[in-house]
Amino acid sequence: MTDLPGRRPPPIPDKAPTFRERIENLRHLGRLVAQIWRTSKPLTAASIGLRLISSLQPIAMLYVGKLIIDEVVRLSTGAHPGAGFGDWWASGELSRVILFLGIELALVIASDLLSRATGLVDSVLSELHSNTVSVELMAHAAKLDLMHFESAEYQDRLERARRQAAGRNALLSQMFGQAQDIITVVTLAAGLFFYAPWLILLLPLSFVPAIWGETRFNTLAYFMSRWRTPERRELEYIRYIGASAETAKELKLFGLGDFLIARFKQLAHTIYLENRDLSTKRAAWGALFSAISTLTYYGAYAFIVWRTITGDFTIGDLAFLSGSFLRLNGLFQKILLGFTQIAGQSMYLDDLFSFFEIEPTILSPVNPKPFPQPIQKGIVFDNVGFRYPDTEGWAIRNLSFTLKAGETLALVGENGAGKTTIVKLLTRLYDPDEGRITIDGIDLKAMRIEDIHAHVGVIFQDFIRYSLSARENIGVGRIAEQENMDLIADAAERSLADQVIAKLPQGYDQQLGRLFKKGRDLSGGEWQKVAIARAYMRDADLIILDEPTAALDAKAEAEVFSRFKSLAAGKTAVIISHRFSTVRMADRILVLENGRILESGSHEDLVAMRGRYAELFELQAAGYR
Ligand SMILES: Nc1ncnc2c1ncn2[C@@H]1O[C@H](COP(=O)(O)OP(=O)(O)OP(=O)(O)O)[C@@H](O)[C@H]1O
Repeated sequence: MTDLPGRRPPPIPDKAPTFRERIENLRHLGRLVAQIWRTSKPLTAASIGLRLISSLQPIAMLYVGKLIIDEVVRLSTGAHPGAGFGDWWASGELSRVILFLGIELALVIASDLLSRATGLVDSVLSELHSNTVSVELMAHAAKLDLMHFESAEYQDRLERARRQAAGRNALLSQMFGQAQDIITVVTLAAGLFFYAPWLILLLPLSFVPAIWGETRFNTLAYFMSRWRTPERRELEYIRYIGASAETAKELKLFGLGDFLIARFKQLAHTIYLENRDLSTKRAAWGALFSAISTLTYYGAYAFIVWRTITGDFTIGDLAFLSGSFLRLNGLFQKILLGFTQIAGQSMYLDDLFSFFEIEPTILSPVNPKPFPQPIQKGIVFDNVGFRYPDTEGWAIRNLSFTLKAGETLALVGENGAGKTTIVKLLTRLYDPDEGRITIDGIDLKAMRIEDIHAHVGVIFQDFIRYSLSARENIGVGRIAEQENMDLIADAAERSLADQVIAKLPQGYDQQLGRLFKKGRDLSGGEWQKVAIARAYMRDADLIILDEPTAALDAKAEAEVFSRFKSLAAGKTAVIISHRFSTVRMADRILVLENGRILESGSHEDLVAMRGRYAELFELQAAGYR
């Protein structure tokens, strides 16, 4: 299988970050440590403390080992007090060796306990940390603009950050382990330096090539993963539509299973081939570097053996030195590789922390003006123009109209005319690029965003079907009142959701949706009634329903709207609908085309004008005749 046409080329190695960039990425480690510390101070302190103690264990073990060997050699070559153990014991000659053996035993047991305790603390801490990161990610994502969620680039960044939230836990143990190894190295090197200083010089020879290799492959792996984020998201997406309740109906009827599987396989295969190549190269170079390191070790070992034969070192020294050298060699490599790995991981951390650096652009002013309550005059769109980020055309342009207080305004127009965009601007999910929107003369930008949202009840056509209880599904419309059963029941009654809920076996406590076993799914129209109740939860002056009745049957729609009209009396309302039976109830209708107003007036006015509206109305009416 080959690469999909039009896909991005594989990562370009020479685009690897410069040394400076890598060092700069290390700054994220400070943020990581701060985040870990925030997660749990006692556990972080415990992890560091336990490692500090463990770091002294290797030199202690080696030195006690040397003492044991030297003592054994002394005892075996000196005068024997007798043939049996009893004679040796009675002579007291064994006391030193027994003491050393006891110390070694204690060290081994302590080391085992320490490493288990460290593992325990680390695993608990890393799970807590992963939760902390997820919570901080969600909190930050909640602050971002709608624009960020509607842009593929930000979706990629969010996806990369999300992956890091769970994926970087090993870094925590690695960083602390690194500190532990450094202390061990210092103690071992001091011992080695005392006996044979120049042996230390041999060490770099064994690890420098390995470090070079690791750094290069880490960088490549990072870039590969970064490069492929869109494809990975696509894979996730295919996996999702291939196996979800929402898509099952269409997939079966259109017979899309094989199509999706083929697409998944092709994408996954491309990524697999790249990963396999990288892993193979990494393994081959790794084997070569490891051979160099082994050779160095045996060179040093041969030298120590020779000095022992010539009598410069005791047998105990031989064991101590060769042991130290072996440990040092291993540790040096581990530390330096650890550093490159940490540096490599810090590139991934960049994905995480740079997500936290994305700032929302839709902000509340420093000195906000209050949302007019009630709205006295109305809402004015004054020559408003808006273009979605990274798009060429204007979604709406030169748009001017007034929505008078207490008026019900309907927006009609073909798909893509700009109706939903007007609602997004009106609720400050986006800011206009040109012109301004005012409520009673106050610019929307002069008010607190939360204040605007609190006073506007809006239900979009793609409202969420929460897999929560019926009560919660309505309560989320005003989260502070989610326990207020009277308010919820009242909202349900207004939207006719009460009749839907009355039929549920567990009433308001019935879990909705089909995601969970005890959930009960609703029909499209029933869901809409529940969603509309959310808008009624707010005692909002401005109610916006963006195609809320599309799935309602004709009778239910007429009922919902006659209620809406009576309930909306005195309130300002915006309705978007493709059904003229709904639209005609509005006080005034704006007919939009390509983001501009084509016609405006009451149903009767517009029909009399015999323009676009009349044409569309006739078209739909003809369908019913
Ligand atoms: N997030 C977005 N990014 C880029 N372009 C967008 C985005 N959302 C909408 N558009 C474009 O802006 C224009 C207006 O879209 P809008 O959703 O306001 O239309 P609409 O009148 O509500 O349509 P419909 O009746 O289909 O709901 C369309 O050309 C659409 O393709």
